[in-house]
Amino acid sequence: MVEKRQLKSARIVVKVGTSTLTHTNGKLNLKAIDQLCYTLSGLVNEGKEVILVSSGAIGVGLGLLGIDERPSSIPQQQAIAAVGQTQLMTVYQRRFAVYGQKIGQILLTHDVVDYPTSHQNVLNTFENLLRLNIIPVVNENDTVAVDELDHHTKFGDNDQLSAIVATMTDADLLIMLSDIKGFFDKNPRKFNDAVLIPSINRIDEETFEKAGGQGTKLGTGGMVTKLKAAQKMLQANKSMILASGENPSIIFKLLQGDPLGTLFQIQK
Ligand SMILES: Nc1ncnc2c1ncn2[C@@H]1O[C@H](COP(=O)(O)OP(=O)(O)O)[C@@H](O)[C@H]1O
Ligand SMILES: N[C@@H](CCC(=O)OP(=O)(O)O)C(=O)O
Repeated sequence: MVEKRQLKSARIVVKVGTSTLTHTNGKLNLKAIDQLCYTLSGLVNEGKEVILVSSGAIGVGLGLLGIDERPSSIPQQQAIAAVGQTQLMTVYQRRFAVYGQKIGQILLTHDVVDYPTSHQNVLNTFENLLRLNIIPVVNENDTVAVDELDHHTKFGDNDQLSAIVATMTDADLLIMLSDIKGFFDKNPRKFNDAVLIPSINRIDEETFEKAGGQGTKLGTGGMVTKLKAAQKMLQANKSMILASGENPSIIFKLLQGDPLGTLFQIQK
């Protein structure tokens, strides 16, 4: 019999990437979005506290505006994100409503880490939403988050943002859904013989050497930022699972301890 994982999961953060939420043709992946909303609503009904960190503003905006390539100009990206974020939240709100689940939008800049008062204000919002069984849906505030010489407001990517959200809200577990089944000993998109690593209890230079290649064209992450997120979680003595977002209902299995994807956890 396969051994089950031991996980704490009273409060969880789920991060979904652009590649989970959209097809490569730019259209919304309705199956994935529906399953995600169904699953997270189911977890709240079970009594869990759930936070969703969702990318997709730029990807969805590009699809909606019929633009094929992500422009390199930052103001253009910001305009596209402004359109896409609204659409993304509309889709989430409609889909979550089918399951009787309420959501609230939280858009963050790095200031919430740097300024104690902002930090506390955001925490208060999270706590009050969770107390009301509302799922906070978090993204970087792409309109505001542009780094200047003397003021850094960007998280840069939602992988690390999700780990920051998980540690600041003292969540037990971060589940990161991606376009890949987990962390492999080398990039499986380049090497056919890449092998999935089921669990990792420490991240060092050797681990980073296994992460090769860019992420998808609409997202910003790639594997390096996922490892950096896992590193933040381990440093806070918290766990992270990286798993495939193809069927987001996989979260039910992950929480039952099924050994899918890669578990990052300090050895007990
Ligand atoms: N060692 C590795 N194991 C798994 N994936 C890897 C590895 N190294 C690089 N990658 C790449 O990282 C990608 C996942 O990152 P990304 O496309 O940014 O996902 P998301 O949009 O979900 O954030 C994989 O599709 C793969 O191409
Ligand atoms: N704030 C951006 C996040 C981009 C991002 O990190 O994307 P991904 O690598 O798919 O998680 C957006 O919503 O498009």
